[in-house]
Amino acid sequence: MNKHIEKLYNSAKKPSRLVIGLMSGTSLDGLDVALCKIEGQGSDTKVEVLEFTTVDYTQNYKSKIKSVFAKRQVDLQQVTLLHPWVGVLHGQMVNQCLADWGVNASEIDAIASHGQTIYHCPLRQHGLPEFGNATLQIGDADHLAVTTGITTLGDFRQKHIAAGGEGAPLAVYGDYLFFTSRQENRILLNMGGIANLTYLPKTADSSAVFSSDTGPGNTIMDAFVQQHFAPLQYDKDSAIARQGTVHSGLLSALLEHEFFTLNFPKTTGPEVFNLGYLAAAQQRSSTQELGLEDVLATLNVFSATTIANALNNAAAELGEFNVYASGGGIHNPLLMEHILNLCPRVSEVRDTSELGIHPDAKEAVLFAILANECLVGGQQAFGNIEQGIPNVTMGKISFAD
Ligand SMILES: Nc1ncnc2c1ncn2[C@@H]1O[C@H](COP(=O)(O)OP(=O)(O)OP(=O)(O)O)[C@@H](O)[C@H]1O
Ligand SMILES: CC(=O)N[C@H]1[C@@H]2OC[C@@H](O2)[C@@H](O)[C@@H]1O[C@H](C)C(=O)O
Repeated sequence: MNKHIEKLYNSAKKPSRLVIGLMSGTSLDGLDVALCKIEGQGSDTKVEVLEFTTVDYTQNYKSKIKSVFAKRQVDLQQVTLLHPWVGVLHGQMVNQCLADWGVNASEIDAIASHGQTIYHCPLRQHGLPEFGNATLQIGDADHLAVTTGITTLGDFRQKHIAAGGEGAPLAVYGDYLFFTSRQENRILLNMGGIANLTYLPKTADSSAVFSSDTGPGNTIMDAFVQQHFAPLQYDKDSAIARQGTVHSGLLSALLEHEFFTLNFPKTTGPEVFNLGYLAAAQQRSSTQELGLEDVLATLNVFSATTIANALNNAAAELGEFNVYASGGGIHNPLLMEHILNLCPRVSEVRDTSELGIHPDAKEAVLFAILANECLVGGQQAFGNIEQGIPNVTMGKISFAD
């Protein structure tokens, strides 16, 4: 037996495993690194987050990724160069984290690497009948494995698409296994660059679970701040948006997109919701001369409205439920205030730390859970394709040598 297969087999038989989950999202702020101790599999999964950190990206890294990020036309050589380059850099970041934590690479069973999405285009977005759903993540897992000496699982989204999904949201799998409660209906809300939600009924009936992107979270706000308020990267504590006034005409124009009228499940990305989208809405509403603060105030309420509408729609047929939020959007107080004002049935938005996972770490932990399922799970049928949740094992396995 190949020594790597044997080692994985032994890892899979252990009562618990150490898995490092890595997430690099659409905000391009940094690499989230979560060292997780995972016991069991399926709905018996137990996770302890031993360490968590976000390794900030350098300006050089951000500008290189931005040269190809969410763009229809790119330099194909640049994409080809970035694929291994990101894998090596993410590997070096993991090595640095391990050194900082005083953990030896040989103690780690696996890395679960999301990579960096550079383009996401479900069929309903590209509309080309010859092609299906598609998404592309770079940061090759072989390079991570060789750089760290640790078996790495990567490229999780392709299996989801191969089995009929849109390649996202994948959080639903971990949400279901880890956050389902017999005591309360839960909606898990993640507000990163793009926002998404997962509904978890207290019946724990996996066929009733659903998940969907809701539209922009921070992505257009961030891009606008980076363009007009550099070197700021985002509207820290809503300081700029609070100085502005919401423009109802621009808000209505921003809300005019077919995506918001489609039923769940659906996915999107900064390929759609970007500064070009804002410019088109400003043109339609004749608000090109609007003050920068007013535009940001309007973008803030735009994200909040689409998130709140999705929450209200998801909850329409439900009894009592509680909302648990995660992602950087929870740190934007104005966004949170608007969401509460627009959701009469939600009296408070809690965060996932109340459920044992720090909200900034949640997505990285979820990929660690997906890797654990690939290694030891797969025994419990979960999902239903009508809700965009195919019942599949995800992740490709890369060995270190
Ligand atoms: N103090 C703060 N005030 C306002 N916004 C904040 C604050 N802290 C973080 N954010 C927002 O959170 C963003 C980062 O969120 P997060 O790390 O969840 O994104 P991501 O994981 O890249 O996104 P995605 O889930 O779409 O992949 C920042 O770019 C910023 O917009
Ligand atoms: C294609 C892609 O990278 N999508 C991300 C993005 O960021 C948030 C939202 O859009 C979500 O659908 C997804 O990530 C999370 C981790 C997911 O798959 O659940």
